[in-house]
Amino acid sequence: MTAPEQETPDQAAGGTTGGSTGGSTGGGTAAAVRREDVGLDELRRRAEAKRDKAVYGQDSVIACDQVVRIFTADRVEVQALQGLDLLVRKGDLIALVGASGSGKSTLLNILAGLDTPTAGTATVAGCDLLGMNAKERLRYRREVVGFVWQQTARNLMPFLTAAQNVTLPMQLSGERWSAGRAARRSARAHELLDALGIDHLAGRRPAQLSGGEQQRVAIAVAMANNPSVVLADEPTGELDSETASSIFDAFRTVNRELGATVVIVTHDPMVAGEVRRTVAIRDGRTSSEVLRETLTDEHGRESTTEREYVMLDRTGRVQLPREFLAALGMEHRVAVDLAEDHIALRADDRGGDGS
Ligand SMILES: Nc1ncnc2c1ncn2[C@@H]1O[C@H](COP(=O)(O)OP(=O)(O)OP(=O)(O)O)[C@@H](O)[C@H]1O
Repeated sequence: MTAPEQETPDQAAGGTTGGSTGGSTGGGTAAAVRREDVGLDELRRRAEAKRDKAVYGQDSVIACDQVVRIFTADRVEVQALQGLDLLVRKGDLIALVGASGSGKSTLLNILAGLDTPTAGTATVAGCDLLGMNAKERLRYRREVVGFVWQQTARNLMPFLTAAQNVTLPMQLSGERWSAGRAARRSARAHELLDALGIDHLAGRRPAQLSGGEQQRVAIAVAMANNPSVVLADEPTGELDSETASSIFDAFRTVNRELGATVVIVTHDPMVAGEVRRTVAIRDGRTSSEVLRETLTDEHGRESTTEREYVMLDRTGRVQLPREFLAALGMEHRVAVDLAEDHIALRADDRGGDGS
């Protein structure tokens, strides 16, 4: 689908359109742009007001800007990520969803420091994922990010107990052994297991734990070195829905009580009900996101609102929902009108090629 050039999230999500008038000033091949209503002086004033706004991603713990990842297999190029933008603020808990092959795992591997983008920029907690040398990359993987994979065997050492699994990343972080350090590491392991409600299982090996318990130990392992970001790839993929829900509780604990920013890749449809922000990836780009907000009224009653937004990328492109375009018969070219507080898109009603 082609992407019209400008659009507000409100508009794309079905908000009202305003009535701007005036002639077309042209706007590339695909859109007629009208902006007389607001006027150039007003536009200049708004641009100046925004000039001091933060640099892209400045206040984010994860900042991906136009990230491209191209794989070459059998001399065929696959563009797994096609200019993906994503900002995640410190303390967020987000889910990444998308069809199979949309690029979720590719993105997660890049954020985990296991793969490097072909182009673009990506930073996590201030670390430049394209510019790290081997030593920095190792430190990044040990200290800045923690991971939880779908396969429990990938998360835990089978011959170590739960507590020993949690202390292992701390031992690997490089400090020399001392009795004091060993005691502190053991105390931290028990603290983490306790926070996740499984300290009573500290002495068991993975084979003596259920799938859900193993994943909670895996979350404690991921948190061992107090990383800025925890990344999880389908962490509930092998679990029934009740256990999956308890794993989301564990991620919420890690997020709220232990301060980690959490990114979970999932196919699980119930995930939107579990997190505040769900970002959808389509064809290697972030395409839309759902934000949920729970409000409590003066009687203590809770209500949850949910709204879907489409993503506006750094070059001003948006990907409009296919069904919206189909409903209004929009294709190829649309008229774009700038009003006081929104941008309206209208189907090209001139017919033919418009020339
Ligand atoms: N190492 C690789 N070599 C070649 N192509 C790859 C490689 N890794 C991924 N791809 C391709 O990149 C695209 C994105 O794959 P990716 O695994 O990121 O998707 P995904 O959204 O995680 O899918 P799923 O939900 O099925 O895991 C796919 O077309 C895939 O075939």
